[in-house]
Amino acid sequence: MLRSTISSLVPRATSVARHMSNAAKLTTVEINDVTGIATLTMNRPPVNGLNLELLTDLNNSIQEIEDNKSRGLILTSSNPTIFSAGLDILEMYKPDKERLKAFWTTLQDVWLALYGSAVPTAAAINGHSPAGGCLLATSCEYRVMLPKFTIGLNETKLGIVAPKWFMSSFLSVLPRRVAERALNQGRMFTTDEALRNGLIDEVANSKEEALAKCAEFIGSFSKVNPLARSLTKQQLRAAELSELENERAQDLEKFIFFVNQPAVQKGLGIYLENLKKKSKN
Ligand SMILES: CC/C=C\C/C=C\CCC/C=C/CC(=O)SCCNC(=O)CCNC(=O)[C@H](O)C(C)(C)COP(=O)(O)OP(=O)(O)OC[C@H]1O[C@@H](n2cnc3c(N)ncnc32)[C@H](O)[C@@H]1OP(=O)(O)O
Repeated sequence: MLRSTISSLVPRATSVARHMSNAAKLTTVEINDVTGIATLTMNRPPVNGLNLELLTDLNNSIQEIEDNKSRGLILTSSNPTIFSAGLDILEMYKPDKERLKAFWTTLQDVWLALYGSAVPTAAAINGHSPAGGCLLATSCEYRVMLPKFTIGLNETKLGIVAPKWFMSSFLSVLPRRVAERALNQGRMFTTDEALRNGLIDEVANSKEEALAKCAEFIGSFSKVNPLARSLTKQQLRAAELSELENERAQDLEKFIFFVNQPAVQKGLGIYLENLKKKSKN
């Protein structure tokens, strides 16, 4: 059933050992022969932490799906319990200056490509989805999540601030007062809470069911003119997209300044240490 499986082995050189996951591509794209829908899978063990390499592969895969004229894009994870742990905190903790710039710029690219994608998009959230994971999911048009996981923008819990465009994605899904309170609290929603509040659209009992529900959503546009649909979506999303496009340099500057504050570095260090302690217990 798969028209193509794009999963090339692209050797990569990087000078920073801690960021080297492996030499293979960190995303795969599978296009269903019958439906023409592309499934984009993140595959960066252990937790799909969004580092520069995973973001680069995500960006290239989204581009590829747009160029292939796929009928839709479903974003998911190869990890059975984690959709994405969000940004790889190691990219922000004691960062290398040039790499930090490339990291944030590529994250901006991914958001612009996914939130602004011309094709219908859906997320099959088959695991936990904090922060950057939630950003990816809320950039899609539809979300199906498996039970007993969590999703949300928890940045304030790390002592950091979600940028405006993270909030735009969140606000495109949640009512303003729910979004505002959740952002201020750094709230992580359980699957049930996410469904009740509209942060996700459906619950599925398995990844296969989630993928099928996402495909059904994408299929709901089969009788709609694709150009009319994509121009409608892009018009609705134009204000948020232009806001970042017009302020990319300032957004990058703000991020670099903020991340390099001693208090932020200290907070990230403590958060990482606690994560490591927890994983050893
Ligand atoms: C005005 C403002 C302008 C600009 C703003 C500037 C800057 C701020 C913007 C920054 C935005 C950030 C958004 C983010 O995405 S930050 C990341 C937030 N992510 C999290 O908080 C998730 C943390 N992780 C977890 O909660 C759990 O790991 C998880 C539920 C995902 C999985 O749990 P599980 O028990 O299955 O695994 P663990 O044992 O916890 O983890 C396994 C190993 O992975 C490491 N890990 C986990 N998450 C991360 C991460 N996000 N980054 C790096 N590393 C991570 C964890 O430490 C374990 O490592 P080892 O001990 O095995 O080495």
